[in-house]
Amino acid sequence: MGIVDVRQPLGEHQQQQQQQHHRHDDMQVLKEVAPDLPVVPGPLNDYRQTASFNWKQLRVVLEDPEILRVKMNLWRRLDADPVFAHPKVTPTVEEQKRHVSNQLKHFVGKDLIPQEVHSWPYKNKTRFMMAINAATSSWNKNLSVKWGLGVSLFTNALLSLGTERHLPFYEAVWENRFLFALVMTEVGHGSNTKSVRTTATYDPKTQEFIVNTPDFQAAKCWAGNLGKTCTHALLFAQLITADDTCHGLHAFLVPVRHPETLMPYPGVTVGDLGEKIGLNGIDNGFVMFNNYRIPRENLLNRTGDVTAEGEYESCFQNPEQILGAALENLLAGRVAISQESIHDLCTAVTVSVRYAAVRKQGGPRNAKEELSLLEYPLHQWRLFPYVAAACTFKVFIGDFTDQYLELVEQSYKGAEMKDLTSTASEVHAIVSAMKPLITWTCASALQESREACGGHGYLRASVIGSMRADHDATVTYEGDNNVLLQQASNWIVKHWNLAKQDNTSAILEVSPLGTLHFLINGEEKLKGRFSGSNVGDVMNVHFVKSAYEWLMCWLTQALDTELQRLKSAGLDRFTARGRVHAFYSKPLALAYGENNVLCYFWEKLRTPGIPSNVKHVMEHLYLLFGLWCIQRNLVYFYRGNFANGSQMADLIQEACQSVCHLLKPDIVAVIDAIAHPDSVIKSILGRADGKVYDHLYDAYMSQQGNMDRPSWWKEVAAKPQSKL
Ligand SMILES: Cc1cc2nc3c(=O)[nH]c(=O)nc-3n(C[C@H](O)[C@H](O)[C@H](O)COP(=O)(O)OP(=O)(O)OC[C@H]3O[C@@H](n4cnc5c(N)ncnc54)[C@H](O)[C@@H]3O)c2cc1C
Repeated sequence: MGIVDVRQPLGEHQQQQQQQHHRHDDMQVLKEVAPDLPVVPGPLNDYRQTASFNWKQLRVVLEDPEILRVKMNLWRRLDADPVFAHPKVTPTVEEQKRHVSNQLKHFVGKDLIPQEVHSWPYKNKTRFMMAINAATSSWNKNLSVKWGLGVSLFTNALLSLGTERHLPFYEAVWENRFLFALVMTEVGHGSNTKSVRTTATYDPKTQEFIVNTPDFQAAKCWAGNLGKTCTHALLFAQLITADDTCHGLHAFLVPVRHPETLMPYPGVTVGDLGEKIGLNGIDNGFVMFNNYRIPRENLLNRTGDVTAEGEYESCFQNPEQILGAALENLLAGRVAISQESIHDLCTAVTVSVRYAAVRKQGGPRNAKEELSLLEYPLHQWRLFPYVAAACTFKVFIGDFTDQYLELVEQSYKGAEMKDLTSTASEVHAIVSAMKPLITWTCASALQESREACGGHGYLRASVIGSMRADHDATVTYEGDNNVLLQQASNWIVKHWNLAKQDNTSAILEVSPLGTLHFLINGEEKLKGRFSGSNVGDVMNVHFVKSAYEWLMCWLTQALDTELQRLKSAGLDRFTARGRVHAFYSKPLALAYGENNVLCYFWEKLRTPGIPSNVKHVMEHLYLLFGLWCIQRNLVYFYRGNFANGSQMADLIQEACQSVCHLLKPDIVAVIDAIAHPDSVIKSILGRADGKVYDHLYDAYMSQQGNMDRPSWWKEVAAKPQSKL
């Protein structure tokens, strides 16, 4: 066990919030979650000296110290264990899979997740698991994906979709005997899950389901762990009863390989998809079933069951629990992916900003010294908005996750359905906008950071390249980003009529979490016009807040108007929706995601007890993220007549540069507040000591064989000249 016990239960959120006010000054807490950084003379240290606030205090405002504690302790334990060490050169694909599979075995068996966690209340348990997952993902994304699919997400799904009879599977997974794959996608169907074609037909004579893959397009594919290592599939298939009635998609526990030999069972054709463009430690696979029989009890039967005689029964006596199950399954994975992506975003900017502080390049004629890249306004504009995004996302995901888990817990406890239904729809919309916003922002931050580190950023040892490749899949799996955005915008636009009717109480009712409150007095808000005349008029948090409210109303109204126009022109609902996606729905859903981030951060800023200098830098981060988003959405402010002429665009541009300039003395300390430890980041360019050139030297010199003459030198060397 490390210095801090990861196993200590997490406190109730309210208690934590109260305590959090005092955490900024609690030296013991700060020591645990924000250990001192090395003091090494040099540019990075110089920039640290210019900070106007204590980075440790910012760290515990941006993230719950309880969660930080769990992560820090896990990282210490992984760092101390050679099994989790990172290879120095990229192993073969096969070796990567072997390495990660061994790590997983060790991870599950290592008591990192203590027994008692399983008996904690849902919310505490899931917060803990999510913290472990995000921390593991920063250590090795392959490991966290493998663990998530095979163990933690699976067991969560099992608890919410299954019943007591499935508990032995739960135990077997935690005891390292079974490993699962979550098997939904087929060769011919991904986003449109309702149309998957694998069948599970009930046979009352033998009381079994017969699982069948009708043709290659119905072969299951892409599932992680399926390729080489899983023993079981959590399979989604169309349930058919003996009278040939199809009851829709249901989940089944399907044995795939013998746990002791890993040989597939007869009737199962299973294999690996081969090399991918990232995440090669995961064995993504395909599977086809040929009239393969499984026991009736392997149906996860919380929401629907089949009697021994073959009658289908729906279990809708308990709607709250069904709601909880549905929410849990659809959304927990997307919340976890967003948390992991924010971790990656933090690492991307940690590397590029620390490097920019140390790296000197060019400068004015006759200057004694070259300038750090950090001094260039272009470099600031390229990187600082991503730092602001990382900080605002961190606050948003922490507070939103708590609300989400609270909702699921309430639904399990059987709380009032009416309120929960509205909250469930709202949570679904929030997540459908949040995952695309966060994963795409992280993807572009990784690219920008790679470029901002120049040629050295292209070195494997910079780590940005492998992160970029491994992160890439997050925009596709657990719901393709573009498809998810359609779901968010559909939910928003259907409430525009409430704004038109000025029906505040109905808006409050459909949006218990407040993300549609911009609709209150929506039509009135749309009459707003830009009246700023100097940079101070846009460089304030109130401007950002009200500009975003106007933007949200305009985008919602514009989508509604366009949909009505297309419908009046005779288009059916499906076709009309398809037409509006590119220019109306997508910008609306993304702006909704941004607005939610701004609103949650705004609330955090109002939390009593935040030290004033910490609050001050947080206001700058809020401003920068908000202005950055406004700048990207400027076209809508002009289309909707909020602004005319060049004034608004000019002032926003000036404000963006000014906030970057204001943030410059603080930026290295902001990075310190969100940076993971060096052992987690593993980048020679982003270490806390700022000794970039020393680490580069070591990297050049320690690369095995890099100064040896190649064994194939004779093939390419000039042939000896004849002396004649
Ligand atoms: C690394 C990785 C791991 C994965 N792990 C798993 C796993 O463990 N289990 C599992 O079951 N699956 C897994 N998947 C599969 C993943 O869930 C699917 O790839 C994803 O759901 C998208 O489906 P698809 O690939 O069929 O794309 P499609 O649905 O065919 O989409 C292709 C493109 O068309 C667009 N598109 C689709 N529908 C529409 C529409 N209605 N309107 C407009 N545009 C549309 C999408 O935006 C996308 O860009 C994994 C995928 C990857 C890459």
